[in-house]
Amino acid sequence: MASSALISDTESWKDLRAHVEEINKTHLRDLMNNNNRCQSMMVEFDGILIDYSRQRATLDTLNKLFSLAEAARVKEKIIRMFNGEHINSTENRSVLHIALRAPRDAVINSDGKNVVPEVWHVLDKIRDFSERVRSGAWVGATGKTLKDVVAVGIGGSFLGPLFVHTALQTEAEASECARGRQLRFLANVDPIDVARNITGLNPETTLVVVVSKTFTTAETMLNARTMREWISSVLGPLAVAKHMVAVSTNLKLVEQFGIDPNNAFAFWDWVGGRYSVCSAVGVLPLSLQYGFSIVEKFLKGASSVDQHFLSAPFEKNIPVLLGLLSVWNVSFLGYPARAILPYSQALEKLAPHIQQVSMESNGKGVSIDGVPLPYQTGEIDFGEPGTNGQHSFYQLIHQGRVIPCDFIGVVKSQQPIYLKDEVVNNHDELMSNFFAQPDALAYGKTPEQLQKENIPEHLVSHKTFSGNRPSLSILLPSLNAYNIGQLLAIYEHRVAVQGFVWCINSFDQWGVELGKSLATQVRKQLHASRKKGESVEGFNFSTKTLITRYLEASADVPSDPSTLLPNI
Ligand SMILES: O=P(O)(O)OC[C@H]1O[C@](O)(CO)[C@@H](O)[C@@H]1O
Repeated sequence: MASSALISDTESWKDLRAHVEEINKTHLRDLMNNNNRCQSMMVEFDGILIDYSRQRATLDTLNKLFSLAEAARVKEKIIRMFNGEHINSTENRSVLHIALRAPRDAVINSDGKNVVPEVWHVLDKIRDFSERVRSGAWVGATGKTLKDVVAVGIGGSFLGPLFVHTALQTEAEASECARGRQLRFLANVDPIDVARNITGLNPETTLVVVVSKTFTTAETMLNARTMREWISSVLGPLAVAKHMVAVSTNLKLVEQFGIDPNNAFAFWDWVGGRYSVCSAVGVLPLSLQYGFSIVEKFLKGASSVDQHFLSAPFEKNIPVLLGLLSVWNVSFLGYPARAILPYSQALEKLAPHIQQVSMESNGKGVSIDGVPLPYQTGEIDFGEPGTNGQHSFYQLIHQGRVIPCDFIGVVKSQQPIYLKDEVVNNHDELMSNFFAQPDALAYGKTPEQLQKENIPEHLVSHKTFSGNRPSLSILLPSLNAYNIGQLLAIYEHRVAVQGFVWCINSFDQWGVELGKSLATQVRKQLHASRKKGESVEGFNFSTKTLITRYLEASADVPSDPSTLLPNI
């Protein structure tokens, strides 16, 4: 395919379009009868088992998807990514989050320079700093150990670290290492988030980590100034040096903010925000909480999947298979959404993280060459842990809209409970649902079955399940730091594969800019109205009315600085 031609014009794309008719003739309950098909739709790597037999696909579909991958030059694009080529062309950058978790002796070049030594330089610095803080060798301004950490950041500088932290919190080894310590995340510029995060903390024993790739993000910088104020109002301005550190690519702005550059942890423009959890963005706060050796296991898990992604043939390549199946669901079967359903409470922040990774990466309207696309890209990601979700939105998934689901289960619970009088243990109960739901979606329940059960006639249609609803199952052996790293990398690369096939740039995010610049205009107006009494001008009727109402109705809100700190 020539670089400017559209993937939707290729024979492979057209072939898949035509193939939909074929697939529409078959119900999943019939496809599931073919054991050979099901057997070949299972793939295993490094302890992870993926079962995609409940996708509305045959082996023929898979072959056609591999042809599409060839037409889109997916293999070539993966290699270019690993080779550090500037595949993020609109920002003229490499995309090298894989280098963040590469072994010390790996060689990964960006712009002719091996970046791995720099990565390990920062990792060593984090190891050293986090050990000093945890051991009490680094103390706060009043000589007390810093046992609590507030990480201030938003988007990619927040969601990935929050996901990993939430997943590790109840893991036996990690929780032991975190004993007596707290890690909190301040993301929203909403003052309620400030109040919630500093309530119960003492500045004397708190370390604030400001995390921002650009160090210009309005929300993060305001929250950082608020935290600086919180520390200096109690401990004096000199205390900031002991209580605030930073993670950024913009070390100049870190220094201007008043954080000692020696206490700044760098990363690089070739790390996209939403792909940055393996950089100091995640590694620093997580090492402060759990110790570096736990975080190193997380990096190793991700690295193992990186190697698999680079080298496994597509038929056995988990991120490639999952990415191609997502393209099939979105672009050919016409399903715009995907539900991420971990049967593990520890994975409760997986869906919010993948939402950003996937939707900020692949929600695009033009090809990487800037050509408007005649097909939709990206998907609407959402999710909740099971079984909670079952009592919430599963009704729609079973009888309403068709939403391909990712079911994620874990063989060994982080926190097993065995009650002596119960038939199954608590984790078995959870997993019974994990195994049952995909079949309920795939098979459904026919009117004939209901009639045999003597269901009253007037309820038959209500109790009928059409089935034929696709899902895939991901079974992890356990949920430790290593497996969490594997899971992260599977999703990151799957999103990249989708973007490679759709021929978009999955690594820029121009779509977030417009709202930000309009907010700047509003911010200026609020300031001018409040300070100088200027009337609201330069907005449409609707926005002007809303802003005016806001200003009038909030005129009596106190502006005494003492009221800015928590009141709960
Ligand atoms: O780390 P920064 O520069 O503060 O940016 C935070 C987030 O803002 C975005 O640029 C847009 O929302 C994300 O891509 C990024 O992760």
